[in-house]
Amino acid sequence: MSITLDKLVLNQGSFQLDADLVIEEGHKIALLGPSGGGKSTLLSAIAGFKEITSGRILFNGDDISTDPPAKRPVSLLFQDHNLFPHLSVEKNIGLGLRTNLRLNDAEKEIIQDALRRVGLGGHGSKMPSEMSGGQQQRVALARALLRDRPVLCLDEPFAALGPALKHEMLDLVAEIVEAANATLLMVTHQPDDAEYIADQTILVAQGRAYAPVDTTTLFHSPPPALASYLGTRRAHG
Ligand SMILES: Nc1ncnc2c1ncn2[C@@H]1O[C@H](COP(=O)(O)OP(=O)(O)OP(=O)(O)O)[C@@H](O)[C@H]1O
Repeated sequence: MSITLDKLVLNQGSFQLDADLVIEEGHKIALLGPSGGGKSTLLSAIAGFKEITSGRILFNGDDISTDPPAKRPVSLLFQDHNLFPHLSVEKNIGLGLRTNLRLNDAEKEIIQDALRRVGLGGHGSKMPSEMSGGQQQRVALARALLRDRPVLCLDEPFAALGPALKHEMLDLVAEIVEAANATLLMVTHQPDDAEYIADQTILVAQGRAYAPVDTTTLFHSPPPALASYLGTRRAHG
């Protein structure tokens, strides 16, 4: 699914973000930029949780700017608070299949399989409060992947994970996104993660979301706004 941000303006208090760009179908996109730069605000607007000030958001050319979140073909994983605290892990995941949680045996097996895929087999009956932050994010990821929407938005999903597990999760996301030909938008503060998973990167800085650029090219010759974000290691590397 292609996403067009047509002269989009978003406001959050006194903060303003402008975006005028096109994301072509099937790309894996990293959103990179300084803290407070507007990355979460942009994902929230795409998923429908944040009202836009002006401009339009188009999915495959259709204006969906005023559609409520449930009507959009988008799954959004927030930075935290993704799980319902009163529901077990497997019920939280089950919501990705059926919002009324009336699950048949085949669906229950799909949930157990999703748990295994995020490395949490056997944890289904636990409550979210019994899981670590990184485990909770993986539960939320399992649910987002089961929802199988054409656009998957992840907001710093793996910040709490060590390198090996993080790469496993990035591989899982890439595999599922590629199989579904979905479009991935993933916020990260780790340039290495962007290079690992994303063929294109959107820089969000100085009040603007810049058009997607080939990730390798971007890191090879970073524009000034990216160079100052990355610091000396890459700016001169
Ligand atoms: N609840 C809020 N009320 C008012 N202004 C806010 C609020 N949340 C965010 N902002 C403003 O919106 C701007 C963008 O915030 P946003 O969370 O989108 O940035 P971000 O790039 O995702 O940051 P981070 O990398 O730290 O998560 C911030 O600089 C801040 O000025």
